[in-house]
Amino acid sequence: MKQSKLLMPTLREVPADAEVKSHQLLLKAGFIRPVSAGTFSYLPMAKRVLNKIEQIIREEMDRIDANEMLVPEILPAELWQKSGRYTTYGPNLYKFKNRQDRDFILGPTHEETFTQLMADDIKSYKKLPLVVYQIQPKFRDENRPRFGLLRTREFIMKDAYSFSADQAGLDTAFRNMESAYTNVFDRIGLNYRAIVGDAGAMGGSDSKEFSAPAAAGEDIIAYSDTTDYAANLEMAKDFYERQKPTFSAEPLEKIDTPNEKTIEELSQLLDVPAEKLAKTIMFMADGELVAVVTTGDFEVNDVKVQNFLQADTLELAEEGQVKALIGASFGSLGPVKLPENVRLLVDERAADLVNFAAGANEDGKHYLNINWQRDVQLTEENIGDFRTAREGDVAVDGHGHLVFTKGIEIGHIFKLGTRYSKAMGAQVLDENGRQVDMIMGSYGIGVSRLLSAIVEQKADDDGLVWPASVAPFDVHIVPVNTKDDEQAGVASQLEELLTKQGLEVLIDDRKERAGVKFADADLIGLPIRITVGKKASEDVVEVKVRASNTNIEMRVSEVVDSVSVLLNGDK
Ligand SMILES: O=C(C[C@@H]1CCCCN1)Cn1cnc2cc(Cl)c(F)cc2c1=O
Ligand SMILES: [Mg+2]
Repeated sequence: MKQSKLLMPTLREVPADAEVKSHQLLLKAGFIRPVSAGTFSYLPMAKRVLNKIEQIIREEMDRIDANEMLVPEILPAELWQKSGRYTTYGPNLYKFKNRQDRDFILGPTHEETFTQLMADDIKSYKKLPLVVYQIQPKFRDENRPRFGLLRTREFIMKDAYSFSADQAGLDTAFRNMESAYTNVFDRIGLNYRAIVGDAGAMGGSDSKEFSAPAAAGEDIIAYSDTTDYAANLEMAKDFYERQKPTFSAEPLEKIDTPNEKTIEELSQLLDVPAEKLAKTIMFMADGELVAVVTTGDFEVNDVKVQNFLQADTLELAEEGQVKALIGASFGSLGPVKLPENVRLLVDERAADLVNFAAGANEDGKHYLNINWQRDVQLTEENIGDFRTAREGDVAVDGHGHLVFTKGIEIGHIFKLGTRYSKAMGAQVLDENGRQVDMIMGSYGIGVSRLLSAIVEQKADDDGLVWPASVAPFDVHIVPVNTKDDEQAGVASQLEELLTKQGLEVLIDDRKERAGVKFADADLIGLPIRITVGKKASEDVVEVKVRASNTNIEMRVSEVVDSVSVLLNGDK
């Protein structure tokens, strides 16, 4: 391809609102352009990378007998009313009316769509297991789209769904999908970890996320420094064994604490360490007030609370709500004398506190020497892990300590079970002639997000660096002086030879100064650059491997073989 014919509007400067490297470089190199907050055009060079990524995904999906198909992006509200998600997903769900005033949504994901299809057409276990997938734009009206392609309101996802007649079929589909994902990410050349993920509102059991370590990642990943335990911080667990402390119960005492609101202030006043104090945080879970108690040295983990409650919505309670329902403000809350209708959840570390202090649910008052059972009824089903693990804690498997790193979620796979097949009526007759709900899994890869993840991990100070497996072109030929016929001759001869080898070649035929050509070549980051300069008269050109920034001079006759070797090493 001649660069003079290519739409690739490079920029000298980068817009100030681009905060992360991938956003800056994809804009600067003319790969993407914003259309509205959170929506982007993929210009030809980005589209070429997307095509390569999608091709790798297709090959790996086909390898595990997944069927590619494509469902509509506009969906009738009825589909999502059947699953109940039409109301539970709030403002992120794009809703609109058509010309007959009928309610529709823009699909953010498609469990309902595919399950309804199976419910309509698959009636016997003999037709299962089935795995279907698509590569399609998804729509989520994110409150704060940012970081370029990392968090957008429209993005390209590969979403797959598996349907089985029994649990074993789901386990197999999940295992196959996990191995297909490792092939995809290995072939792309990303480094990543499979980690424990939040199955959350998907109503399933376990889920795995694939996280690509990167400074721009929005997720915090906690992993053990000695074992292969790794989890999204939303799910990460530190090690704790319940104690059965022997103690003498001190009498409950109420004290004035006019100025003590925070754990630190209370710890100072009582000269008691934070881990011996109780922290009480109030939530609204599906409209009900819930009090969660942890020891003062931990934060409450809202994802763990929401999963424990299997609540559709969970948010921090407003102080006004708490004042109205409990009669006290933040900083004076505690587990003693909570109103009957407030659910109490106690973290296991807090459940082992004895003679501990907490707010008295009266402004400016705290209790000392609280003991469970005497002062507050506490049963095992109210006790769980509701805390956010901390860096340095012993990992849940009792070995190693937790280390934190930022990660980009590039994939997420779920064992869903029957939540959607029940809702949509997707049953099959099993071998005993009984109607059974299909058992489902759903599996996503953030295809457009992968563009940014690759840039975040591979780019350098000079610009983008594309792995050969997904590069927009394989080879960049840069004739230094286009007025020099000899150089132009060697350049087009090389283009012809390399193209005959099946390589994709971009030739910089622009009438630009050498410096501009070299800077642009470094910026767009094709894996191999061949500079055709003065030495062309001696039949010598310079080959640059972009990833390692190494330059090799060689004879024109050697180029084709060595370039193929250099590229295949990377593919
Ligand atoms: O998408 C998933 C689960 C899997 C991921 C793999 C591929 C199939 N879906 C989770 N999720 C995330 N954000 C959402 C946002 C909105 Cl607005 C929504 F309505 C639904 C969802 C939603 O369901
Ligand atoms: Mg996810």
